[in-house]
Amino acid sequence: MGAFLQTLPLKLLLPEIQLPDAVAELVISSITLDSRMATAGSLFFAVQGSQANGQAFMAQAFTAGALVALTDAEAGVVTCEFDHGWIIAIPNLAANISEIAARFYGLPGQELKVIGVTGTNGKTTCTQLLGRLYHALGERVAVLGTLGYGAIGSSLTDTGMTTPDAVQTQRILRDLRQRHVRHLAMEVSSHALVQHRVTAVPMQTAVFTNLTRDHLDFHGDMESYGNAKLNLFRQLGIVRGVINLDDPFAVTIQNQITNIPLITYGIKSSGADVVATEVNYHDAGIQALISTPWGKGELRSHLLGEFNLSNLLAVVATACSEGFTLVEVLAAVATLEPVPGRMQRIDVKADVQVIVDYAHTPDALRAVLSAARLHCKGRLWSVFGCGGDRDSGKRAEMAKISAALADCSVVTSDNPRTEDPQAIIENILTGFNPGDTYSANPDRKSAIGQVIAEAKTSDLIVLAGKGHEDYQIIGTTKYPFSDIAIARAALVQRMGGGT
Ligand SMILES: CC(=O)N[C@H]1[C@@H](OP(=O)(O)OP(=O)(O)OC[C@H]2O[C@@H](n3ccc(=O)[nH]c3=O)[C@H](O)[C@@H]2O)O[C@H](CO)[C@@H](O)[C@@H]1O[C@H](C)C(=O)N[C@@H](C)C(=O)N[C@H](CCC(=O)O)C(=O)O
Ligand SMILES: Nc1ncnc2c1ncn2[C@@H]1O[C@H](COP(=O)(O)OP(=O)(O)OP(=O)(O)O)[C@@H](O)[C@H]1O
Repeated sequence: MGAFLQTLPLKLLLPEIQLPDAVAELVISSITLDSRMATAGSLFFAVQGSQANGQAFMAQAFTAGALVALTDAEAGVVTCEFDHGWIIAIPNLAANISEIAARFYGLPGQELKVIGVTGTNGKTTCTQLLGRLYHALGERVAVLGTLGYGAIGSSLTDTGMTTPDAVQTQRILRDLRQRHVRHLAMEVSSHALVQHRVTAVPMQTAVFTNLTRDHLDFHGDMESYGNAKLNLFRQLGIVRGVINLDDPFAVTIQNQITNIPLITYGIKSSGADVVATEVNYHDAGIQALISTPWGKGELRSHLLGEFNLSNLLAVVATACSEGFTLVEVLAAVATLEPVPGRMQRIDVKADVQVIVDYAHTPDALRAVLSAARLHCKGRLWSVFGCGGDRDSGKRAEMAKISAALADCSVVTSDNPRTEDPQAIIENILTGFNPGDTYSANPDRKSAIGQVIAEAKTSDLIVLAGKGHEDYQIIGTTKYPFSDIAIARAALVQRMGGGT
């Protein structure tokens, strides 16, 4: 990210607070949520986290040169001198960080047309497709999400998050503005909505893909999870929503969000505004007729599977509602390639096919196996695992789905983190019945190699869970690991090419 040399007096960051003159004129040269990033002239947000209270790190921030620490207060505002810096208490600090950060970075969101995409699955796919579509339509567009951020056409910068924290998000918006980006398609995770990471990001269009079981370790129950998603439709500056009518949660959105137009899309819902009919899933992709408020047309795509048709409908509905014509949108859709690690067919000519996909939730596994079945002439293999230190309720459920939809299931590791990999596998195995065809191997590389060696001609192997990820987290260490590279090597070896 380019150097940002702007400095601002504190009074411009906290205009609603009466500050003593000496404090009001303090010149702030950087802002941060992490004391370890504080430098001379910093403002440090000392917030309560899930593990620690940022107030414990104020001394560290001041030692590093921070001038001010903002803390939370039940009511009222107090300021007091502390060692070498000032502590200013602000009611509901967490909810205000985004706006303070926006001020510091020059309100970058006001000059961007932002599309926010939320949903359990499909955020990355939709934002990437939107980015590429707008690029194909001649717009200066960027993406921000699990794959990183950056203008389409340049390489993406990783943030380690789907939606970065409130400060980093505003810094990224400013960076994109400096690169003359006009549109941004960003993923908005439910964590981000709960933690106010995007509060001061004005959004023109909010897209909802679906709501299925995930992240219950964080949200507690499905109702709280759904409520988090609803907040995207109450976002600053919101003009319209685009929602998937095939998902039952769409009705809740329609009932709760009545102040903006909601454009609906669907494959199964004939009453949707944007609807696909006469769908043909063939070897090279999808073909369908689509009917929209902007006219009818034929959709052709290289993407695979029903859920990708759903994602494409979201993209078409968004682009057309933002003013592009259906004809130009459908022409651009036909040029879109699969998103890395999402239904990505491994490009080695072989007698078996391997698809790498990021499906790591029960619903995504169901979707990817159903989609793959349409393209499979032999047996369908499903290789999957479940992450450690995360929602364990989905483990047995994923085994049931794999057993129901694939011919052979292979259970392996997928970021076991600090849990015992074998214990996670044992949890997953409880979902199989005695008649199911399954095996287990905690070593993911060896599991993939074994399946690719054992598969028979015309079989199709789905490697689910890691997608584009280039690591495996075991304990607290990230080891280099790529399903794509391992599958390529194993396919080459199968075809007699050696590795
Ligand atoms: C559960 C969760 O969301 N945690 C986020 C949260 O951390 P936390 O509340 O645990 O922070 P903490 O460790 O208690 O520390 C409290 C505060 O003290 C600060 N601190 C801490 C240590 C120190 O030495 N100095 C210091 O200043 C921290 O920066 C923090 O502000 O606030 C941090 C700073 O903003 C985030 O980095 C962190 O995300 C962690 C890394 C994370 O993994 N989050 C995941 C669950 C997440 O948000 N994922 C979603 C995608 C989900 C999906 O769809 O798959 C995402 O949007 O990425
Ligand atoms: N619309 C959809 N409905 C159901 N499953 C989907 C949909 N789109 C993609 N998937 C499946 O979910 C997986 C994750 O897709 P994607 O990365 O686009 O979602 P995401 O919402 O960004 O997920 P995450 O937040 O976990 O990164 C894909 O690999 C695919 O298997």
